[in-house]
Amino acid sequence: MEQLRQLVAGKLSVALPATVTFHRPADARTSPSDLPTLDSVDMIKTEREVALLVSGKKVHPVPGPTGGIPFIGGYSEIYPDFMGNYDRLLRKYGHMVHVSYLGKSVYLTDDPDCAGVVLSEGEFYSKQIGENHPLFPFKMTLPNGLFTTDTSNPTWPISHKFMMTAMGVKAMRNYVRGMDHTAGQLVQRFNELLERGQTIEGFPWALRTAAQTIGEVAVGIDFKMLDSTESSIADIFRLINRNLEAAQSLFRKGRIYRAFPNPERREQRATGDQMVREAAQMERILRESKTEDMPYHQAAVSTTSLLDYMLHATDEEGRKMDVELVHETVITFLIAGQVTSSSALAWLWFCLATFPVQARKLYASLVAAGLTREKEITADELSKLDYLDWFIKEMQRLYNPAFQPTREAQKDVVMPGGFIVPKGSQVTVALHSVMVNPEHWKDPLRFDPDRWGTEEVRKRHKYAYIPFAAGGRSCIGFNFALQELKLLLARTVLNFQIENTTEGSVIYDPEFSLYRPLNFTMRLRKQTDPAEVRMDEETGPKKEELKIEAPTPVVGSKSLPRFWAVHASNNGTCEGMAGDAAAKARQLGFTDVQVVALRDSPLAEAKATAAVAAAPNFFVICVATYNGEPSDSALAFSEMLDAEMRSGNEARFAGINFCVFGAGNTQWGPTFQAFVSFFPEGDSTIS
Ligand code: HEM
Ligand SMILES: Cc1cc2nc3c(=O)[nH]c(=O)nc-3n(C[C@H](O)[C@H](O)[C@H](O)COP(=O)(O)O)c2cc1C
Repeated sequence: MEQLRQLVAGKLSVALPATVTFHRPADARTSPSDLPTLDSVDMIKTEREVALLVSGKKVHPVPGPTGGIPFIGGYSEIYPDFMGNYDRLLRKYGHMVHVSYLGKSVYLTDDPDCAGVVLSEGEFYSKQIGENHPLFPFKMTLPNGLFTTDTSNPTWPISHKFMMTAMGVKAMRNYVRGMDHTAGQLVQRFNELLERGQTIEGFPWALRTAAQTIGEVAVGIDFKMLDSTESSIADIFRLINRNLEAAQSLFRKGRIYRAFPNPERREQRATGDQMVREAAQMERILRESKTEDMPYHQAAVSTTSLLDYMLHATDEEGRKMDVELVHETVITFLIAGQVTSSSALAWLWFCLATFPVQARKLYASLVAAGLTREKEITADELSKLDYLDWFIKEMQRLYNPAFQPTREAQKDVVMPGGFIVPKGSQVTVALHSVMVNPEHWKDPLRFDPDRWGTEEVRKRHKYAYIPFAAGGRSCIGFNFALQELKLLLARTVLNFQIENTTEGSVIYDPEFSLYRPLNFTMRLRKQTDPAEVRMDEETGPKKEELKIEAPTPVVGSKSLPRFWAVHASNNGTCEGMAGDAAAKARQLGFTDVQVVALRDSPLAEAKATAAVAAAPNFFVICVATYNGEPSDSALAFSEMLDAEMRSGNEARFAGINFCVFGAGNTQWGPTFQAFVSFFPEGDSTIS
């Protein structure tokens, strides 16, 4: 049977042969689960026709939302809240979803089996960065970069081979001391800020720290970004960030926009060229160094930086990396090492603030292992700290910076679940959705580092936890990232407790290709004395404390106004409309959204109206008409409006931006939606 399955799967392009089952056919109305199974070759031989199912299902196209505005299509199904929308779509349609928008076609999955297939480079899928791939604009800057190039580009295996060795565990141990030095500098700066009682902007500080670390490791330069609380980001990292933002904007705006001259493309070219010039300059300086050429395994543990390694490592045939390839690879590492780790560090601080009980347990575990504020931390010590490892794992499961590795289908392929994915499709593994998939994670939204010590999690599906992706194009820097994050987290916890001082909810940045907390601010307190810490039952989180779900940051732009969805309903239709409008507003990036009845809204009372009018605001008012009159619930409001109009007081609504949606019934011809016209027109819109 195994052989037959392999053979059939091979012929029909079924990705996982084990998902194929054989059945006696019946008529089309019979549900797949009622088809009799043929589970031996002998049974199959006696049949004239055999039905095949994949994962117990008939093969079928990938479902997804249809309709929407022509051409724009499902844009608002995805943007701007990628994270929330990926989750929502996958829970609604099943484990694969297809969305089309702006001429793009996107397939998403949250299923570990599908993720395993998509991320395995080979017959079915490969990293080919075509125009619809999220990395396409980045590839315009770095066509041969290890991260941004196609697997089929002949330069990829070369840089991959060299850099895999340079990023191995052994090689990373060389960098522990430097990383701990950076962590020490960060602690000094944080102490200064603590003494001044200043709040700290999480992400910018995480960015400086990650940039400082990767700068030293990648090019051996101390960029002095943590020398004082006033030091700023070095120019090369500014360039990188400008370049990335331009690329991200180009991706969002789509192919047609990119085809015309546009400011982002100009910015991208200018910053890209400048980055290459800077890399070339660093390369020329290092070329003069005393390092001899040597075999790459040896070079990985004895060169002074990744750039030094690239210039002096030779492979089995004595070949070295090409100089242009070295430039692109250095930039790739400066980018990849900074953007991801900085977001991860900011989320770690966020987790310390959000989960104080788990933070306390982490501190106790470090003290119990003999770590102190003064003593250097060694690679050996780091590798033995379970709770530290689990804390980071839990952060990555819930808040992983990378969220959408994407691969191209190399042929039509039948996926686990019976979904057919056509050749050329771009399939995105929605990493967050995989890692909170309730079929694979118990209480998926709870932040519970201890789950990593359980048998259940140890025996999890191989692809249920994939923060660094998987397969041939997975993260080459994960040893580096984990070592760096462990050091920085340990140093933070040994020295400080963190309090979240963000105003309102923490929002993530919808404009960027990584998940990062834009507005997270924090205040530090000195950590308690190690002598007061006990590592016992008391220290760990109690059951009820674990019940708190990890907050889901909302997408957001602080620049959008406060949104009010107002209803004046008798029988619930308008209340429903207001609820829908509010949900859409959240999906579109409004972070401050209120749903309220018209009679309780700030519009009903003069002082309250003036107070909301003073700040940016937008009201969507959903009202119904009954017999040409206000609904009962709008009566008082309507009388107030009449009174204000009679006294010439329209100005009371100055500064209020609103639109009115009338619910009504055309059978009431002459008074159809009549109540809408009760609203003053002024400068505002009535629709
Ligand atoms: C928490 C931190 C990090 C996360 C979550 C992360 C995640 C990932 C993911 C998901 C990919 C696959 C991307 C794709 O399929 O399109 C990737 C690739 C890569 N990462 Fe990381 N990464 C992290 C840190 C780093 C660091 C610190 C470095 C370098 C020092 C690095 C270097 C790279 C490179 C070079 C690739 C491309 C490898 C290839 O395509 O062959 N990453 N990373
Ligand atoms: C008794 C009655 C009178 C109505 N009069 C009107 C009317 O004059 N004009 C109109 O456009 N719709 C009229 N409608 C339709 C309602 O406005 C419509 O059903 C609306 O969706 C109700 O909203 P609600 O459920 O939020 O109260 C009337 C409905 C009823 C039951």
